[in-house]
Parts: sequence; C-alpha cells; structure tokens
Amino acid sequence: YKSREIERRSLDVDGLKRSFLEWLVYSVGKDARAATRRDWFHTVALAVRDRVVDRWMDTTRSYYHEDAKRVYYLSLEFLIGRLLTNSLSNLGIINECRQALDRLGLSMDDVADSEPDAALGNGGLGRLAACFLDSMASQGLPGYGYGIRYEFGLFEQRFEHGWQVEYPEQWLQFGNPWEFARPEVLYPVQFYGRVEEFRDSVGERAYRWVDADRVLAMAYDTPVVGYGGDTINTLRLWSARATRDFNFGHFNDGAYMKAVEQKILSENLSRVLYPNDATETGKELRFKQEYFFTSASLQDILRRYLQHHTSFDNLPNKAAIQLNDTHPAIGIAELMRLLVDQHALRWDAAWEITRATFAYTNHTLLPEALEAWPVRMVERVLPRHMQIIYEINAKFLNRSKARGTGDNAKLSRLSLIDERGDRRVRMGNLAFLGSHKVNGVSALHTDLMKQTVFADFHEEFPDRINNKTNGITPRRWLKQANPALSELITSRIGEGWISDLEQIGALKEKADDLVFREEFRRAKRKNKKRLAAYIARQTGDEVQVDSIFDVQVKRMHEYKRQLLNVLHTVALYNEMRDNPTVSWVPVTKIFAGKAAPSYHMAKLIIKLINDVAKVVNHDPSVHDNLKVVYLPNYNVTAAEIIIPAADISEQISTAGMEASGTGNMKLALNGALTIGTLDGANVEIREHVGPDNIFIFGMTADEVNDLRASGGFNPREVIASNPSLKRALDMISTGVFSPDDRNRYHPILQALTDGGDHFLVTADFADYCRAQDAAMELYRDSEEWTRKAILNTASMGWFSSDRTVNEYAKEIWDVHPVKPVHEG
Ligand SMILES: CCc1ccc([C@H](C)CC(=O)N[C@@H]2O[C@H](CO)[C@@H](O)[C@H](O)[C@H]2O)cc1
Repeated sequence: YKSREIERRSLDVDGLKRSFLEWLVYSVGKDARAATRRDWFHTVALAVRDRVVDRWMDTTRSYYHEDAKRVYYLSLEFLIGRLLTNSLSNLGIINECRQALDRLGLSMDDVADSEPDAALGNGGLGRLAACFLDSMASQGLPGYGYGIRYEFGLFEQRFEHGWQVEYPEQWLQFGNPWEFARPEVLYPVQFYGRVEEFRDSVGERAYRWVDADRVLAMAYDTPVVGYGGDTINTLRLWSARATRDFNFGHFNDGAYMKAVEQKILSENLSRVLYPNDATETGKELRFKQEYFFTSASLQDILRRYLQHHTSFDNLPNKAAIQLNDTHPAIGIAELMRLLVDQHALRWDAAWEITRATFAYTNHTLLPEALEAWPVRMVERVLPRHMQIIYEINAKFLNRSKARGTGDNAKLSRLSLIDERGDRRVRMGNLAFLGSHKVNGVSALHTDLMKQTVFADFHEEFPDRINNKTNGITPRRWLKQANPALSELITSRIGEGWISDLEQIGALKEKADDLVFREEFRRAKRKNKKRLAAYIARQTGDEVQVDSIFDVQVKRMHEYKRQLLNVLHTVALYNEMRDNPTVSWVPVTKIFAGKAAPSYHMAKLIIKLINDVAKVVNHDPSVHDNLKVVYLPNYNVTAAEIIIPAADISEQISTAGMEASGTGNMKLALNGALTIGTLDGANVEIREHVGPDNIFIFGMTADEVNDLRASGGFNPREVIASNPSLKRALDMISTGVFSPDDRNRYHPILQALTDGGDHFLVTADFADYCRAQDAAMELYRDSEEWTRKAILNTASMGWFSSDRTVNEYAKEIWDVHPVKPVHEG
C-alpha cells in the first residue's frame, strides 16, 4: 500500500506516466489505443487530483487544528475557466506532465484543449471571485468560496448572419473530474410557508417558520490549488436536490409527471446561471437562487464553528463573511434568523455578531443593476425574513431619528424599504447596514459611492466605506496565458514575480535595453501569430500579424461603449478609402463579448460590428490596412489567447460607469498600451504606468456629471460639427452596412440623437479619434512603442490580486496566513 500511495503522489515524469495509464484503464475504463482526447483529459485530471488530495486534507486539518479564523467568500458567480493547466502550473509539474504525455504520444495542448470552461459567471464580478480564490490559496489564507453548482453555465454564443444566438452550455455533460460530491453535506432550505408567533421558555415572544416547502442543498467540493501547492483551499458549490425524488402517490394515480414534478422544480434552483451582467431581472427564481446558496452556506459555516465553540460571541473572530455584491445580501436576515429563531440569541446580541461578521463589496453604481426585490414577493417567498428586515429597518430608522436625522426625505432614502410604487427591499441598503465594512473596487468608484448611491449611509457611518482596488492573478493571466513573455521575464529577474508581482518592477530598467526590447517584441509576435491562427479557425478571417491588434474584449454593454469603437472604425475606414496613397499603419480591430439575451440594444451593436466587418474586410480599397473581427463565445479560455496578443487595450467606458475593470489590468500586464477614459481603475493604472505610457481621452467623471447636470448637451450639434462622425452615422443610418435592411440601426441612431446619447458617445468621439491617431502614430516607432509596452508590464505589480486579498485580510477580514503541516 505504501508504495502505491507514494506512486500516486510522485511528481516525476515516470510516476505521472504510470498514473495516467493506471487511471485510464481503472477509472476511465479505456485502453490507450481507444482513448479519446477527452478520456486523456479526465485521466490526467484524476492523476493531478491524486497529487492534490493529501495536501488538501493537510490544509483543512491545519485550519481545524489551529482553529484559525476563516474567510468565506459568498458569490453567485465564480468564473473559473479551465483548471488543468492552472493546477499543474501551481503544483509546479506542468513540464513533467507535458513530457509524460509526450512519451505516450500525446500533446499536452490537445489534452488541455478538451477541458470545458467552468463558465459559472457573467464577467468581471465572477472572474474577480476566481482570481481571489487563487490568491487566497497562494497567500496561505484560510479562504473558502461558496456558490452554486449550475448545471448550465453562461450560454454559448454563436453568430448566425452576424446576430448573437444563445446555446445551452453543458459543461457537466461528460462529468467534472475536479469536483468531489459530498452527499453527506446536505442542508434543508425552506421557501414560502408562514410564521407562527409563540412564547418561548422565558415567556419571550418568539417565531417559528412553518408549512414551508423544503429543498435540499448538497455540496460539491473543488480543490483550489495555491501557487507552490502548499495550501489547497476549498470551493464549495451547492446543488439543489428534492427532499423526495419520487412521489409514489401521484405515480400510482397515473400522474407520472406530477410524481417527479417536485424533483424537477426543486432542482431548477441550481439549473442555470442568470446571464444578466448589470441588469436586475426581478425574477423570483433568481431571488430563490440567492437565498438557496446563502442559507446553505451559513448553515455550513455555523456547523463548522460549533465544532469548536459553544457560544456565538466569538463568531466574528472565527469567521469573516464577504458578500460579493448584493446577490447574497439576504444572508444578513438569514444569519439573524438562525441566531435568534434557531439558537435563541437576544436580538441585539445577534445583530452585533451579524454586523461584525459580514462585509460587503459593491461592484456597480448603475441604477438598473442595484437589486431591489418587491416586498410582496419577499413576504411570500421568505415570510420570516421580511419580518426580520422590517425589524432591522425600524431599529435603524429610530436610531437615526434619535441621532437627530429629522429630514424625512433622507430617512426615506436610508430606509431598507423603497416605499415608492410597488414597495421594494433595497438590498444595497441592507448589505450596507448589516456589514462592518463596505468597499468599492477602485479609488474613483469608492469616492463615487460616497458621493452618490451611499451618500446618506456614508454620513450615518463615516468610517465604514473603504477602497479595495481590484487585482488579477499573475499565475493565470501571465505565467500560464503568456509563457513566451513569462520565460523572458524569468530569464532576467528570476521567478519571484509569480508570487510577488511587485518584483516585476525590476523590468523598468530593461525598457531601454535594445536586446530585451527585441525579445519582448518576439514574445508579442509569437502570441499574435497564435491569435491569428485562432481567429482563422473561429471566423475564417485572415489578419496581419504586423498590424496593430486593437482589442476590446468584455461584456457587451452601452456604458462600455463598443459603439464608440465601431464609429471610430468606420471613420478610419473612410479616411483610408479617401487617402489610399498614405502609408497607413495597418489596424486589426478585435472585438469579443456576450450580450445578455434580453439586452436588445447590445445585440444590435454586435450585429452592427459584424455588418461593418463584412463590408470593411471585403473592401479591396483598404485591402489589409484595416480588418474588423468579432470573435464568438468570449470566455476565460478565449481571453487567455487574445490578451497576450494585444497591442492596444480599449478601456473606453463613460467616466463614472465602470466600477473598476480587470481586463484593463490583464492587457497592460501583457504589454498592451491602454486607450482609455479616466474611469474605474484606469485612473490608478495611469498613476502606476505614468501619463506618458497611456492614451487618456474624454471627459472625466466630474465633467460627465456637470454636463448631465447642465442639461445643455445636444448630441445633434456635436454630430453636425464633426464631419467624420456625421459621415459615419449617415452611412450606418442609410444602410451602407445593412443593404438587406436599411433601417436596421435606427434604434442606435435614435439613442444617439433624440435619445440624448446617455453614454456620451458623440461627446467623446473627437477626443477618442485624437487618442487613436496618437497611438497609430507611435506604433510607427516600434522601439518607442516597445519601451512603453515594457514599462506597462513592469508597472502592473500592484494590480496583483495577491495585493488586493492581503489588503482585505488586513483591513476587513483580520485573517492571517496558516502554514499547513504536511504529513508523510
Ligand atoms: C442583478 C444582475 C447583476 C449581475 C451582476 C452584476 C455585477 C456586479 C456586474 C459586474 O460584473 N460588475 C463588474 O465587477 C467588476 C469586478 O469588481 C468590475 O471590475 C467592473 O468594473 C464591474 O462592471 C450586477 C448586476
């Protein structure tokens, strides 16, 4: 047994090879000759798991042994992507694995390519959660992730005649080798029913929640391998199970569908991820999903705590619960219910414990993204929680009044209940009130939180709001996605940067090193070739590697202004056609990103970009000077191919509307120069890379506010005074890009003119073109371009999510690294 066990842990090429063959036969049940790429992927994944499980148990055992304070990251989304390369790289055996597969006549890239993305998120918020998991494990912090194990992740995007069409994303179709089912970790979660009042043993008023429907939450655990493989943390995802899979009564009456109805309905709770990225759906099932995973997670957290503790007084010193936006904010009422109703704590004691345990991160100021659930629905779905929310609200408003807040308008803004129209529960206010710390995700965003959505709360609780500027994990977004550049960096400064990205600053002095510049260009070129091949496979477009790869990859949303980019593309197209003799710097405009299925304007802009691409890419008069590509199905894996190949990073949101952005950090770290507004983290990126190494344009957030407040902005005037903008808009409105439907883009023109151009596309157009021209001009001087690109890479150390989670750990969670004791 001992030798077999050691065999399963061996990290050398032969040991791995033997394990692969063993797993293939005994677990996957395939003969090497008959095995498919997917079989080999499962085989390798299972063999890697072997090398993880022992340390995983050691890590968890150490947390118990030290009764360490843990941080619990509650998120409805974890945009993980693939795990094979990440796990192998963090274990430090990626080369050994590549060699072992090689000896079996297999290509590591092919095997890795057959892993589906775990697309359990929409965009920024979900990916940030995944980067935080990697950083907490890599920093040795006892961090657990809690979320939902969606059967269907974010939809697969395909283009049919240039239109986005959604297809179900069945990532679990062939099983998921990374997860461990935990049928013994099962919690009941209730919905509906009613509340009964009674007198408890000491005659105090007490409440019980009765006649409720029950669903079971079952856990699936995925190991989170930290860099170096020392700490292996846990991501626990909940799957919904019916309390009774089969109702024989109905079956015997021949009501076969009814017999399994409850099962299907229950399991709908973890069926699919809602694909909305910044627009509240208001759907009851979404609200139930939020409560389902939050309740199961809190029950699990209290069970773990009670293994070492009898009273709850110490809970805030043993558990820090982070709310990833308002999606798990119902957790505040749920913890109150568990502490008061189930563990008979006094209200005030329970409230103090709750507030000291929770913290809340806000990720958006967009009004339409702030969750506010109808009181009538909350009352019906969670009757006891609505009571608790009313009590929290009453106590809070009385406190405010007692402290002298007499202004009724302010009190109604502070209230957890929006009394206007159909009364709604403001989840942002509940999250703020029930947390001891509230943070924004970039310096500008945090300031705007204090000035806008939480201005009244900031006055009531002046030291609660703090800033935690986002970050990205350098493991996935540089070491793994860009081996060419990583090896070059390591060859100069060693590999310390991988776990301490600030060390990358040492490259600044290489910016003037001609040899290093040449090697830097070579790495970029290699990545551009790889992307060009990927584009050819995906869309059939042939792109020039020498052209500027001008990249805008993110969810499709009007505030992110992909429309501004395509209007510039049309203007550039016209300029190139007007001046065929000019030696143009060739440009390849690369777009990628999904639109929420019900977001019609966003889908229309996707169609416009595809229509413009069709015309431009087939116009011999601009031949290869301009190409437009829209890559379908943007996800984590696509990002890992696109980002290392980018020359220009488009971060052009209307100032004040992008909370932070994280793609901006990934692109700059991989040596792209940013064209951007002073929005979100762009402001801090400029501070770190230096104003000469970034192309800033457009109005600032204050200028945007002033312009809005002035009411004096007239887009028609701006259009009339800018010939290239007018010409571009005229071409779009007259059907030059949509001869099959000349009025197709009427809604876009409408929004830009009579609609008031809310996102100020026309207002920023001229300055955007100026910045674009400056970038294209600079690109002619490849030495200077490379120097600035190197300075960007070298200046992104601070934007590591290791720095971010360490700030959370010190200033919000008060948790400390635990060094796992590895037995044997
Ligand atoms: C209710 C529907 C819904 C779903 C998701 C969201 C997210 C908060 C949207 C989101 O992903 N926000 C992005 O979060 C990133 C991580 O902090 C930031 O970098 C982005 O700027 C922000 O748009 C809002 C509303």
